[in-house]
Order: sequence, then C-alpha cells, then structure tokens
Amino acid sequence: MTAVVVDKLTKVFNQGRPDEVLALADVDLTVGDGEFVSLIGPSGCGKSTLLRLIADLIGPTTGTVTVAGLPAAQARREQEYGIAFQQAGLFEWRTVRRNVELPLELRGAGKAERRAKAEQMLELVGLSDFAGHYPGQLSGGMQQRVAIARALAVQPPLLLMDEPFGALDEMTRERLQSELLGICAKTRTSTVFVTHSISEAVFLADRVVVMSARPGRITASIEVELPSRDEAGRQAPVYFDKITEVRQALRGISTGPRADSRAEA
Ligand SMILES: Nc1ncnc2c1ncn2[C@@H]1O[C@H](COP(=O)(O)OP(=O)(O)OP(=O)(O)O)[C@@H](O)[C@H]1O
Repeated sequence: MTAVVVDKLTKVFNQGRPDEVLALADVDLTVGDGEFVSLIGPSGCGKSTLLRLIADLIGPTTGTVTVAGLPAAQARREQEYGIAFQQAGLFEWRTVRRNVELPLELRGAGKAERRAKAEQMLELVGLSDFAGHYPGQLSGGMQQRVAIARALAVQPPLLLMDEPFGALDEMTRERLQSELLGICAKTRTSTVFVTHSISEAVFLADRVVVMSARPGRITASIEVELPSRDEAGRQAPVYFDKITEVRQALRGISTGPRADSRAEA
C-alpha cells in the first residue's frame, strides 16, 4: 500500500486576516511503501507545514492527505506514524526507557509489553546500557537516538522527521544517518525526512523532493540510486552528481520563477 498520498494540498494560515500566509500551494506528493523521501527547500517554503499536515497536527485548507490508505486524522488515531523533530523533545523527568515507552503507554499497552518493546528499540539504536539514565545525562546525539527509538516504538509504517540531526556535529550526524538507514531497512519503515543539508538529503533518500520558496510547491523530484549507503557510497561519483542536481534544482528556484513553470501558471 502507498505510504502517503498528498493530493492538491493548499495551506493558508490566518485566512482572511491581514497577516494571511499562503504557505503551500497545490502540493502533490506520493511516498511509496518503504520509500525514503528527503524534503528540501529554502527556509520558510513550507517543509515543516507539509510534514505537520501529513501527521494531521494541523489541517489542510484544501486538498487531502492519505496515510496507509487512511485519511490523515484516522491514521493519527491509529498511530500509523512516528515523529521525530529537531529538538529531541524528551521528557526530562522520565528515564530513557520510560520516554521510549510513552507512545506505547498512550496506546494502552501493558507493562511487560512496553518494557520488552522499549528494550528492543533501545538495542536497535545502541542505547541499551542507558535505559535507566535521564535525558539530561546523555549527549545531544544520544538524545536524538532516544527520540528515534521512541518514534519507532509503535513500529509505525511511516516515520516523519523534521531536521532531526540539524543540531548535531558532522561526525555524529553521519553516524546517525547510517544508523537510521539501517533501522529503516530492518523495520521496512517509509520515511519523510526534512533537511536543509543537500548531502544529507541525497545520502539518505531514494528520492529527493525539492520545494520552491513560499508558497511552497514541489519543483523537482530526483531519484537517487547509490551503489551503497556507506562510506563508499559517499565517495561514489553518482553521489556527487546527485548533489549537483539537487543544488541546481534549488538554485533554479531562487534565481527566478522561470525554473518553476507551475509558479507562472
Ligand atoms: N502557525 C502558523 N501561523 C502562521 N504562519 C505560519 C504558521 N506556521 C508556519 N507559518 C508560515 O508558513 C510558512 C512556512 O513555514 P514552515 O515552517 O513550514 O517552513 P519551513 O520550510 O519548514 O522553514 P524552515 O526551513 O525555516 O524550518 C512560513 O512563512 C511561516 O511563517
């Protein structure tokens, strides 16, 4: 089943008021089952808005969002997705284990099941030894891994990530990118990943979706096939070619409306 279908989505904030903002205009996006899509575009183009619409944290002005064949609101109720944002967003007063258990608790899972699942997820992100620690005792990268473990705890078919590695140093970031790919492959999760980093977008994704400046429209969709998603992949000529292609697509957007024929329509 298709993980996400976004159909003719438009989002206007503060409609009818002087501070009205057209954030997204006529966005169509399909994410295949098990596909990893990176979303990239200039600041303020509506990436987070699109992610929040998919997650049903906000509602569309017009258009529809379908997640795993369900309307977004129903998918949210049935916990069809997990979310991880730039700030890890952990609860400081809960141990790492209890943070990961939270979505299971909300779902009404029993204690033994919660415990077992949290342990499994923490093992996946390499943090089994830190289950009893509090977030404040962990580094930023470790906190991000806890957030990813939490997002994955209910084994959602869809993972929505908004610059989850934005605040991390380059080395930690690259390590977590590899870990994330490993996790997604193991759990067969479909992923929409918002980033400002062209190289990160290319390294992670099966497809990089490029958005124009506000109002956000999708202006390019670039398939990425690397020989491998590891150090060798980062050295491959095709990796650099794709980085150039994405950069040019982004530049096309900022150098004028001609690059986006739909913007003129
Ligand atoms: N709740 C809101 N009320 C009014 N305007 C909003 C709201 N949320 C977002 N916007 C506006 O919608 C536009 C898109 O914002 P959004 O955060 O989705 O962009 P973004 O591409 O994620 O930006 P960045 O890359 O800087 O994080 C911006 O102009 C923003 O000011």
